[in-house]
Amino acid sequence: MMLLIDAGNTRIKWALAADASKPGQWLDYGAVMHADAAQLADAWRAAFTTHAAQGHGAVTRVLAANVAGAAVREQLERMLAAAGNAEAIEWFASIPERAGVKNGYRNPGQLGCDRFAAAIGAHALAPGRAIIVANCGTATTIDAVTADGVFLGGMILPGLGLMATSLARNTAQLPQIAQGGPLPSGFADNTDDAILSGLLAAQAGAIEHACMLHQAEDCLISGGAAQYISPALTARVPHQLVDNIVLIGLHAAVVHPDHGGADLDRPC
Ligand SMILES: Nc1ncnc2c1ncn2[C@@H]1O[C@H](COP(=O)(O)OP(=O)(O)O)[C@@H](O)[C@H]1O
Ligand SMILES: CC(C)(COP(=O)(O)O)[C@@H](O)C(=O)NCCC(=O)O
Ligand SMILES: [K+]
Repeated sequence: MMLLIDAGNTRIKWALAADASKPGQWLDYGAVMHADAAQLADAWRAAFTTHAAQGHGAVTRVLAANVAGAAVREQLERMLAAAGNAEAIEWFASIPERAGVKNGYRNPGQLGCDRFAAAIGAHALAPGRAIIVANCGTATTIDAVTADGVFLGGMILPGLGLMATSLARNTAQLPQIAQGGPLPSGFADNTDDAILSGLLAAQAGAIEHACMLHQAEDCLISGGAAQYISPALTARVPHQLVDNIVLIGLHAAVVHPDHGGADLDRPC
């Protein structure tokens, strides 16, 4: 089995996959806020034990994309050891080329490794197509991948939660709004809805703008806030919600022909 980890600035997401599985086929999956990261040891121990007993063997590979800093990196190492696994974590990094995707950043190592993994995941799901991949987490990243697998670059915005908090923190009269609820009318008639309308227009508008600029054939939307943003996208941009594109990309990087062969089901 392999353990895949996506440590973002808000939550740590993980998936356990069988050795001969296709990207996105998980035996188990979980997510914790950073404050609850100590729960990972028990969750992982239980998952490893259950699936080993079902004939999937031990975890022999652990691949992690971490953009949340050194303390999180050390905590993940402690959690894995506490879960009874002695494998070293392989830290996924942004390099000039991996798994059929060329990294077009001027300095390839400066690209967030979660974004590089998401680009690999998007290209694996929709090879031969021009893609916009939006990862709506703490930040919203909106990245362009060409049909032949070149990560052109992208956009970084504050995520939906950060936008909401910055308005509430820096004004006297604006409240902290909840992210969910029904899609408000474009021109809202009350403060909460007007804020939500503005935030969703900013997020969805940026994604649509990127799709137009790139003449995208596919638009993949992932991340914790994707479920709130996707209803705000207009029909002009057909899009698909994908659960954790970063984990899919890590999985695709492991099973890509560079590393031994992949055979993917395209979702779109
Ligand atoms: N239960 C939740 N807890 C925290 N954030 C949530 C939750 N549900 C949705 N969100 C939204 O998802 C974002 C976090 O998404 P995630 O993809 O995990 O981010 P990151 O990869 O940056 O850690 C939050 O900023 C918030 O907008
Ligand atoms: C843009 C990000 C903060 C997104 O992180 P997330 O919202 O997923 O926690 C992360 O990818 C990052 O730190 N990137 C480095 C700078 C760059 O990609 O250009
Ligand atoms: K993100």
